[in-house]
Amino acid sequence: MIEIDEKDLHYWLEHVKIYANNGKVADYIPALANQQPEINATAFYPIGDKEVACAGQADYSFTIQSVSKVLTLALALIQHGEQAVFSRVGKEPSSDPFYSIQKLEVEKPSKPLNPMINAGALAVTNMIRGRGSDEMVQEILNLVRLLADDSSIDYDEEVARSEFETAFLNRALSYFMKQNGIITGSVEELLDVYTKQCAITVNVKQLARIAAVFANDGKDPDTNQPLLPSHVARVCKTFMVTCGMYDASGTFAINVGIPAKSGVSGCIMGVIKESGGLAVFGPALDEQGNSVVGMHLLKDLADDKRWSIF
Ligand SMILES: NC(=O)CC[C@H](N)C(=O)O
Repeated sequence: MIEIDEKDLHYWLEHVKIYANNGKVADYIPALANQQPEINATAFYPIGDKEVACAGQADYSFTIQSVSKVLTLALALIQHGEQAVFSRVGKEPSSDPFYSIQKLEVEKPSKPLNPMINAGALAVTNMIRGRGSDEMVQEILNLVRLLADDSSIDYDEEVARSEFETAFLNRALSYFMKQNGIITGSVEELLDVYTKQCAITVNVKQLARIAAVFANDGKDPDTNQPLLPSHVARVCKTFMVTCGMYDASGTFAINVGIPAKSGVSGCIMGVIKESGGLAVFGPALDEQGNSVVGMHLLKDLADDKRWSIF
């Protein structure tokens, strides 16, 4: 059991916050370009009905962006099972940037390599049940609220709209996949759902609790009630290890050694098996699109706490 307390979080966050100067806030989604690079926060949600520990601006809300890819994957697996999901998306890392279109054309059969890159996540979102985009978004929100144990969680309309209006590459990926039968129905409707799932808003405490559910093999970290089937939690965690930090996943596995998922807003959720969930936020990003403050914090905590699973 790895213990992380508020003193640890304060100490390491203080130590690494200077690295924000080495990164750049994502600006390809116009609404994210306004984020302030000096904001940072972290939280650890322990398993076993104990208090959440936090440091920095822990009540500050941000959009989950690509962290949503893990949650829609969990939902699609619950709704359709592994066989159906993996007939439309692969299980292998890509080593290309998350937005890349390249492999879609060269890989045979032509399906996206994994659910953690944009193409794969779009294919997964396309499978979520619902009679229209509103119902699909509601299904996703219901799962996020359940895992975070907070029914007030919603998406940020401005961020969603801002991405929807500028998501030309995600549209291109979707149309390419529609041509190849991976995606069905309206691409505009798919983009509506996808941009809203990416714009779901949380703070580090809520995100750490979501990560803690995965750390507890799909069970509520406080009550031990099952919230996700354990095999679904296992599949999601495996993808977090192999592809969760995009084309930095190999380096991250060596340096930090836990399942984790990042989003371009600057958030990262990390899963510390049987101990709890860790979330970190700092909007300045490195070249691969991972939070610089987050990467440094996780690396230092990993060394200090010796939590690598390898
Ligand atoms: N890496 C990310 O967080 C990407 C999510 C973002 N909404 C996109 O599709 O570009």
